[in-house]
Amino acid sequence: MKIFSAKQIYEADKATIKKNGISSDELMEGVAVQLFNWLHYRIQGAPVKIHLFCGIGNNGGDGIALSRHLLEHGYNIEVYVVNYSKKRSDDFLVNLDRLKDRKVWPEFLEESSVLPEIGRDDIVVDAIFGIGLNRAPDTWVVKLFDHIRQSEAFVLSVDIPSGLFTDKVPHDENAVIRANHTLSFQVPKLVFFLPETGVFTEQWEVLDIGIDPEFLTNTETDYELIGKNEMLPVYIPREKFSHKGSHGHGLIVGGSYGKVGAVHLASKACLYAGSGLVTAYVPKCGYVPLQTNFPEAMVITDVDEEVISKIEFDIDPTVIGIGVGMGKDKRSVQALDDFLNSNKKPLVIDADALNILAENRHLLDKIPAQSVLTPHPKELERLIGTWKDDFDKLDKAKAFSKKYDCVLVIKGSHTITLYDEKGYINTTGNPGMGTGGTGDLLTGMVTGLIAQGYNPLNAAVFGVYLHGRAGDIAVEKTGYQALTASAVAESIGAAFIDLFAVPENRPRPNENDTAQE
Ligand SMILES: NC(=O)C1=CN([C@@H]2O[C@H](COP(=O)(O)OP(=O)(O)OC[C@H]3O[C@@H](n4cnc5c(N)ncnc54)[C@H](O)[C@@H]3O)[C@@H](O)[C@H]2O)[C@H](O)CC1
Ligand SMILES: [K+]
Repeated sequence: MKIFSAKQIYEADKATIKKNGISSDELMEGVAVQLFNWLHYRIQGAPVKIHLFCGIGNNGGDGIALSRHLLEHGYNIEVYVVNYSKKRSDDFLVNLDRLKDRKVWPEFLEESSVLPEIGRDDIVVDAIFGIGLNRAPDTWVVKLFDHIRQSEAFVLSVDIPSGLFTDKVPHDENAVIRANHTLSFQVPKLVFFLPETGVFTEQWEVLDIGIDPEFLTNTETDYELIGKNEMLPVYIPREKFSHKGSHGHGLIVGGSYGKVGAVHLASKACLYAGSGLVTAYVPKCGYVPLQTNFPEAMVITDVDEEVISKIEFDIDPTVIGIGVGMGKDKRSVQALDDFLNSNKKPLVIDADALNILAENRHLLDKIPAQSVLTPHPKELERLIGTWKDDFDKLDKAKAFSKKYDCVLVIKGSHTITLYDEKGYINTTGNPGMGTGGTGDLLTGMVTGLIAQGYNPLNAAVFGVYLHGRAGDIAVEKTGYQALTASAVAESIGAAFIDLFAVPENRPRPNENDTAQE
């Protein structure tokens, strides 16, 4: 699913209005019907008190129009206009008049107003600011946000939590509404997926408000959200007459005394992701454990007992995953340097190999084009330097990816893969996966996918998706706390099978229920 900027959303509105021959007011009415259906389906006419806080722009207009539908269905509503500016939008005014025609006069809240009482069991609809926010809200509005927060009522935000910008991190975390749920129009917003701004909404959901499909298809975006639908076309089917030689040969280089398990996990994931063959290149101390515990892998040993000291082999791998469990011994730094001087194979670079690159920056110039780098936040910082906030991090990461022509995988709760100025935001995975060894699996999976013929970008995006999906499948049996990398590895096969699973046929709210009933 594409993630549009605020500017693109305004363009999408215009394109839809023109193409469908409708007015902006009609578009807003469609939005209000969708919002109403969502709420009505869930609360089913219950007499719960609903407080609707509406701004004076189109986000407020959505809230006012929703109020009318709730009123017409007998809901217990209280409507407030948060009167932060005199510049009211036309569609807000049209809907305010319609509400007044029905004898509802909202309470206008100003700086000096006494704030309304909100019960813990009430519902708050937040339609104060939408994507039009262009400066921090005034102090008195921030006080209102705080008042809503203190109430502990359920907060439903319309389009985006009020106070949250679409393209920057707010200076004051109290100047943003804390939403329990956000109903975002047509497309999710980038800020839902970044660590510093994603915290403002517990859940989000997209409402289809009928934006012109042609516009959605033809508009290029800087970011894309990656789920099953995006990954299915990327999948390369197995051919009937293929054999192990057709599926590539992944080589995993790494390990050091006490950290051979990392290579074991990465090699296993490489094979489970579909590589025809896998070879592990480890210090001598890794030979027995790998041969004993992982018979499918071939093993080549370094001349050194405990560290990687020379990376030389007489096999012809398709791709090399390097760095897991490797450590930063002087001999390993030299080995990596020598290896990069002669290597022509595609690389997936992780862990200590990344740290070595960060500390010996001249080596970065030697990595092959389209190498995949998979840093966790600390490794990323060593590579790109510190950042002011999440947006600055993305800018610096994009610049790095461009400079070194590499696919940069920024690992996190929503892992973002960057290449060629574009970001791919992952939707799978869970907090149980924050445990030792899961990163090694990802390195192995991306290596295994490249071995089979996926291009490095697709391998990275698909690998991240499958890795998270395997974690989601595994966690159902183990719970977050007991989830291990080995359990995730054992679910990689199920993650592939799940790609083709038909979703359960659940009735959608809008099919059963409409506002016009
Ligand atoms: N395609 C869609 O997604 C549609 C979205 N809709 C809704 O429209 C809003 C955006 O509406 P807009 O009028 O442009 O902006 P806001 O309501 O967010 O803001 C109102 C207005 O306030 C001014 N302003 C901005 N910041 C401040 C501030 N700190 N203090 C005071 N005033 C401020 C600014 O001039 C804004 O214009 C979108 O989120 C959806 O809810 C449409 O309903 C239909 C299609
Ligand atoms: K809002």
